[in-house]
Amino acid sequence: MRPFLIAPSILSADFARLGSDVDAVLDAGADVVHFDVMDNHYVPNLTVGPMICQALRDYGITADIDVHLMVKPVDRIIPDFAKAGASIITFHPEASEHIDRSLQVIKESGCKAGLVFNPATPLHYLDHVMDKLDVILLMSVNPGFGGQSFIPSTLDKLRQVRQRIDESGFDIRLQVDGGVKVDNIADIAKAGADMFVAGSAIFNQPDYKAVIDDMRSELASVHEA
Ligand SMILES: O=C(CO)[C@H](O)[C@H](O)COP(=O)(O)O
Ligand SMILES: [Fe+2]
Repeated sequence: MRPFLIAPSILSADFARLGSDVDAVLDAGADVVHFDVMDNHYVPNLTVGPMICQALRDYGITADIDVHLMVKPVDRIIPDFAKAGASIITFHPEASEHIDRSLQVIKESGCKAGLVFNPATPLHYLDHVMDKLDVILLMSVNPGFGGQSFIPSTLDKLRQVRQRIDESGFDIRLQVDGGVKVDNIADIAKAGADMFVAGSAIFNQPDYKAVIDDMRSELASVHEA
């Protein structure tokens, strides 16, 4: 049994006091810090880079930092994030010229590696790399912004990927990102996800613990993967 993991996305955190806000959400029961990197090129928004990841480590954050790269090109920034304390690095396959090489660069830098699929990105990118993946991330919104609505067709895509993971026998996390909330997290888990990114649903509420507790009670009704 793999425990369900809740990964708050710092995209909706208070950037003016990021360290204490991340501390607060971890104290409230979050498992992993989801760190959205946007380059105003692959996606139409601009966020944070390795310096901020390092600043969180220097501040004392010891939880896993899950770096979601929405950047093009991919490879040259990977070692910088690894040095800055990233634990997991995921990227969008269509943003990489050489997917296998990007995965290798991540592994060689000592991080776990994953591929991210936009709502309309086909799953064939999984065909020859299942043995190199620690995480598969399905976007349930188009990347670039927090606070969007969950795209329902993601549920069917999750079921397809869950089947591929189970048939492969590899130990791969199935992560979902975008529009995850208390009222849809159980259905998302039933479709096969075991790692849940939630930004606005957590950070836009005054009581992070109340939201995370509510998410966990919803998840308690679903068998873990
Ligand atoms: O990668 C992302 C957007 O590209 C974010 O992780 C995601 O949108 C989380 O925000 P929310 O939970 O508010 O939808
Ligand atoms: Fe993300």
